[in-house]
Amino acid sequence: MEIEISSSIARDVEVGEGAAAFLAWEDLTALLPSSSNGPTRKLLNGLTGFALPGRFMAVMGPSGSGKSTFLNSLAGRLSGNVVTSGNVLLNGKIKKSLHYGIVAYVSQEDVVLGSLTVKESIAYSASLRLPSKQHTAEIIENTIAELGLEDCADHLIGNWHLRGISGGEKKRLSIALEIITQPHLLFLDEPTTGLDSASAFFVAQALRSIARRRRTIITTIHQPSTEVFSLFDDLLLLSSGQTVYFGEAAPALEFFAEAGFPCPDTRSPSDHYLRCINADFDYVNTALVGSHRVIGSQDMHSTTAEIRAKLLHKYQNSKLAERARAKIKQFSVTEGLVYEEISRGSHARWRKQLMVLIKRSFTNMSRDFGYYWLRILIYIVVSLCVGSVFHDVGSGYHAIMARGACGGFVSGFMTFMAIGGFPSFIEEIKVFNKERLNGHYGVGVYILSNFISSFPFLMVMSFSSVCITYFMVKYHPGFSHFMYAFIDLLLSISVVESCMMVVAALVPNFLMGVVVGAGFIGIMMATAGFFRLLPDLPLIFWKYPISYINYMAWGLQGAYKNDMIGMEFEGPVEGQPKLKGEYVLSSLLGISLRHSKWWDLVAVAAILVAYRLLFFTILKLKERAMPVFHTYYTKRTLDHLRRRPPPFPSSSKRHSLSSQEGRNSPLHST
Ligand SMILES: Nc1ncnc2c1ncn2[C@@H]1O[C@H](COP(=O)(O)OP(=O)(O)OP(=O)(O)O)[C@@H](O)[C@H]1O
Repeated sequence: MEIEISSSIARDVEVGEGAAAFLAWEDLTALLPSSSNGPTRKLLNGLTGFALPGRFMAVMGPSGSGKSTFLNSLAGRLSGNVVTSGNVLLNGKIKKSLHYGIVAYVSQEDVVLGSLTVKESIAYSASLRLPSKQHTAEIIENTIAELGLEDCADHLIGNWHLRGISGGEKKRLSIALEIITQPHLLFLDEPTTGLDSASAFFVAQALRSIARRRRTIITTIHQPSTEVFSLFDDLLLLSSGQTVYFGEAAPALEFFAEAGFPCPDTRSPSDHYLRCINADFDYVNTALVGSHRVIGSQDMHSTTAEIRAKLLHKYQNSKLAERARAKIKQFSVTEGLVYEEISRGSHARWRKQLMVLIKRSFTNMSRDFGYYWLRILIYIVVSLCVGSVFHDVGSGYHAIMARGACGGFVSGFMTFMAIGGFPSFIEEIKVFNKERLNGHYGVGVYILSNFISSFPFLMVMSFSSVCITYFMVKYHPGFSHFMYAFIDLLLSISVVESCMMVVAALVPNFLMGVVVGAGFIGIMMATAGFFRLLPDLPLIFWKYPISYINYMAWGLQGAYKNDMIGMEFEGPVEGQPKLKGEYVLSSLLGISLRHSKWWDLVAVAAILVAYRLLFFTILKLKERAMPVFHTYYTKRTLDHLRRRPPPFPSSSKRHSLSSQEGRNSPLHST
């Protein structure tokens, strides 16, 4: 007996009220080309299927079978080394990719700001994306209740130095943050991993009820309990990247029985399906039989490879596979199915988003002790030390070098300490990347909010340092000189902060960030004019252009001028005429007096703006240029593979791989 696609699915396809997401994938293939001339791995092999609004689909398979790869290739989130082919159709239209707000995606890793409470996180997320305040409070309460987060609503989430909510609660929070806008298309990568069976059921039930509101939900899942499995409407069973079964979840039992692998009464269906296709169970069975713990069971007569081959053959020749193709054709020709405006992530205005992001970021910075408070404390301690070492430095001949050294230390080391905020930068960038991909807000809004919210902390940091050092060392007296020193340090620290954000956007992890950031600031120190005078720097490269784009060189020149112009120092021999500050600057410290100290300050401010613009450009380039590079890489790889024996591809007769384009996404075929 062949299993028919139920009339409920057929009805769903035809109903076209309101926006809804009809998603289909056709001959979806993902390849992992070898870096040498080795064999290319097929992570996904010609998958075809569809997901409908109102239905909850599970993607199951043994570990490494390609579940996450499948979800990521639908969402356009595969890493750059994977090449994809085939089509993804949303409401009958081929889509290059489904990122930036078209699909809400809950990843395996929970990326949240640990210093906020559960309720605050949900509330900020709602304010960022919902258009008006109306009903927002109600939506927040409902979402908390829907995912059973009432008990931990006021608990801090926790981060690298703060113990917070449990892993299961964090996972439910990650889901809550995405379902708050009721997205039309929701992907979840193993949302029940780490949850106990009751919590897993709770989460699956919540997702099912969301699906019932004409939402299309696809989730990968490892080993669902019988209760959780019963909640799925549809099932895609993968083995080594191939479809073993695709259809309604309940009739899969019949499919397996017809193929000669009925589910034993003592075993749950989901467990049975996975055992049939998981090669690791060959070893488990052999080990159990070897240790006389079991005598052998019905399905142990065949190896997993044999079972898998039979199931693949049965599915490929089944009406289920035929119907899947027929349905996809139906989607592309059915009038009324084309809804261009599926979920677009956020519906809030950018001004509102900016205010919410500033507030959220400020709250995070003020609660996370490691973000700024720890650094402020260290700045105060170091400033007291500097103040004591250079205490009342005076205006003797030897004070010239002492003043120079003190200025060099403040401009160099004090700004260097900005690197201490790196763990928090990395955490924030991760949150930005996740939210950006899900379309919560734009790059510009994020950069502006980050700068505004961090500025008060940088002011406190600079002000406290300058207050201590200025009066202990007894720099050039006068309010305007004091203010100059404060603004100079503030701008210099802001530049290093921005530089660290640039590094955080470029490197994949904390360790690399610290190493790259420290190396960069080290180079800036070496060419700032303290360790080697500016006129003595090798002209090519170090002087032009490095010393001119070095914030520290401008900052130090300004600081020296601020301190020394107008001062007089003792000469090297007693009784000699006094040395003017201007002479000391130009002759001993190699500082050009052709421009005033205020131009030095302007140069530091310009470098600060340039770094923020660079940060913006990098984030934008990652979004815009990466797809272009990936298109080129995909075309080149596929051309190369086609020219190499054995002939490629084999999965689809109807589609050519030469026409692929776009980032990590299944692309148009000709
Ligand atoms: N970017 C990549 N580079 C190299 N290998 C990859 C990449 N992406 C996926 N793979 C490989 O593809 C296979 C399938 O991975 P995938 O994460 O999709 O499996 P999965 O079924 O989700 O596994 P699990 O249930 O353990 O998470 C694995 O062997 C994995 O190592």
